[in-house]
Amino acid sequence: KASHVQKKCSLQEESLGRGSFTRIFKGSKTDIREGERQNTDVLLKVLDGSYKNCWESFFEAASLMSQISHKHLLLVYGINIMVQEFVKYGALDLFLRKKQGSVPVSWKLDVAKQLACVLNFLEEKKIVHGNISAKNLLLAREGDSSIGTSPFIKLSDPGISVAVTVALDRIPWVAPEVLEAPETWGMECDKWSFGTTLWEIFNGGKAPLQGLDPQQKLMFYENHEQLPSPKWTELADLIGRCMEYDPALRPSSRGIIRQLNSLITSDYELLDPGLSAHA
Ligand SMILES: N#Cc1ccc(Nc2nc(N)cc(-n3ccc(CO)n3)n2)cc1
Repeated sequence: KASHVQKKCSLQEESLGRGSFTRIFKGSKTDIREGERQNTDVLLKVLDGSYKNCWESFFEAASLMSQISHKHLLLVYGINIMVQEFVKYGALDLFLRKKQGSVPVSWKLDVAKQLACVLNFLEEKKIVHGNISAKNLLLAREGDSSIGTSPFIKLSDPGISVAVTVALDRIPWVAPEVLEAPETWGMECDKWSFGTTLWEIFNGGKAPLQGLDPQQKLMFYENHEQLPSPKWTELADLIGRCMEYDPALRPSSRGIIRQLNSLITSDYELLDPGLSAHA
């Protein structure tokens, strides 16, 4: 029997910030099941008025995500104004910048592994996310090694599809081939973005190519340049393989998981004790 559930979202006044085309607010939804009231924190993403014209790709992204479920995929409750589960610690890039490099390597590898797992899930479903980045990774659990809890991330919605966004401001997250011919891009573009996100995770959440103007970012791709390599060579290799300009040379998500596992089991402490601080 379909339980009669009445949903009501109350909206907190101040907005929490902005996505690229959206304003985000914290709210709460009240479900009434069999007369029993149940409150859940939610995050509301409202499409900016000026971007009303791309509402269909906004809804397309949201409805796609509301059709599949995975523990590391963000729950989207509704797509009229995109009501999302409120994720306690917010976007990963801001969290890492706040933590100023005091995050252990094991924590970063754990988060990278979770992202690789959800990437594998999407690959098996033949779904291209198209917007993998540290700001779209939400931290549901902070993780504290002193009490033995590990971090837990949720990959956010793709947001406005790549075709609509001014792809230049998505360099170096958007794969080069997507700039060339948006209609041809496939699964491999998420591998490229995984590499960029891995770079962000090991660089304190700093935005790559920060300060470059769109023209200079375009030249970065024209000249087939790479992001500055981290000191840890095995990590640099993995980032480099994901950020291959030829999509066919990028590893599969299973290949990424295998390589991450070998990083996790390698004795990066013994290699270079200082490594675990700034890798
Ligand atoms: N201080 C603080 C703080 C801010 C937000 C959250 N929670 C949250 N939950 C979501 N479902 C989505 C998001 N987003 C944040 C940026 C975007 C753009 O995509 N989404 N933040 C938690 C703490």
